[in-house]
Amino acid sequence: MTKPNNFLQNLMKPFKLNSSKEGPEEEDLEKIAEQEQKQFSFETLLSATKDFHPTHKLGEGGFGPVYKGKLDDGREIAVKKLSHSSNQGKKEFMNEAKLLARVQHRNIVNLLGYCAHGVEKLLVYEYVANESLDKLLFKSDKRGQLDWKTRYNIIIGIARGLLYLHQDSHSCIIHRDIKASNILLDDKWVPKIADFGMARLFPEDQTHVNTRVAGTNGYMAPEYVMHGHLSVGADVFSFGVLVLELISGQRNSTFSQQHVEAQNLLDWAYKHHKKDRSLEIMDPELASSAVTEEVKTCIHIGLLCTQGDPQSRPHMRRIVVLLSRKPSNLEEPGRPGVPGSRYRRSRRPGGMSSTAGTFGTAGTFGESDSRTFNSSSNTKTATASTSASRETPP
Ligand SMILES: Nc1ncnc2c1ncn2[C@@H]1O[C@H](COP(=O)(O)OP(=O)(O)OP(=O)(O)O)[C@@H](O)[C@H]1O
Repeated sequence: MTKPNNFLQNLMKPFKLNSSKEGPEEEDLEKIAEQEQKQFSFETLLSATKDFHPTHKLGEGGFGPVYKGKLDDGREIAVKKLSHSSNQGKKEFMNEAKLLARVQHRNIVNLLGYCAHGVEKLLVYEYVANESLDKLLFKSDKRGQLDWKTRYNIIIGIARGLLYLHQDSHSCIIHRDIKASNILLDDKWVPKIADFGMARLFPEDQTHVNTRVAGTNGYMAPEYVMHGHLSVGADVFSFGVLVLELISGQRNSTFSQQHVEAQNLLDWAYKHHKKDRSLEIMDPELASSAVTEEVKTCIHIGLLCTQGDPQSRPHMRRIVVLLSRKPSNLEEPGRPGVPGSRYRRSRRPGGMSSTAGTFGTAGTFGESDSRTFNSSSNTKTATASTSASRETPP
């Protein structure tokens, strides 16, 4: 992949902090394509997708429709076509184009190139054969395809992809929307982190920035939801939610368990862990394939990642290490944080706080705020100050 220096330098500019206005000057897709030397002609994409035939449509996201295609050299591709109607979509589209241009990793979806043709703007990705994780994990007739070994490898793969984004790529990138529907699985079940529309370059010398809140209910860290306080810890929190979802087969945002004293998946897992009965949260589909020590460790890691106190959450490097060898003496997790909840630093030894993680505390958003925890599974959360579904990208 060629990455001319001036282009990279341009990209290295950190995003504007706490700004509701447009971020760094919007680059034109044509310019990016030229600089990256990864241009696709519109004719090539027309031919690959049979004129964007409806039977080639894979789905529709925030930017617009996505089509499956096949290039003349036999490569299968997914083509994201920016819908003309959404200005917000355009910004995220450009954000994705810019950020994905700078990353290359086995666990991050590979952007093959760009196409700008009049008003048409398109991004071309490697085709990832096994769809997004949510379509398997949360469908009872499909969940069985994901045995424990597969789920464990998915957890490790996502952790490695996030470590790369946070620490090992050109500069720190916070994804901000880690969730099951943004994890694509290839034909060998290798997970690929996708959807960089909301991702942010993170200034090197800072531990956190304040920004407007955007993300998906059920996955967002409480300090981010309540105060717009964004750090790598926000991605770690979302990763922890995803780990617990992979183990339980339950969606956090629509969690419901009859006869249990827990209001959400994190709380449920935490209570079971405290009683040394964490295996009871395991998806019954895993009964025959589970390696119980690994499952317990992953639940423990999921709980460490979802602690209300962001300072207590591990960094991705440590998580990758913990996942790669049998850890001994893992510290006890503090109470999980829940979007919409308040967190407090523990004053008690052992990381327990009696007031932490109370679900449903309205916090700074007031009573009229509709972002209840059990709202629809894939709802993008409103910003603190407006009802826009996603933040203005840089
Ligand atoms: N590289 C790819 N390979 C295979 N399928 C893909 C690829 N990229 C996207 N898709 C599929 O296309 C559909 C739309 O994806 P897209 O990322 O645009 O939106 P989304 O993640 O579903 O929604 P949102 O944008 O609201 O988060 C999804 O069903 C996804 O599985």
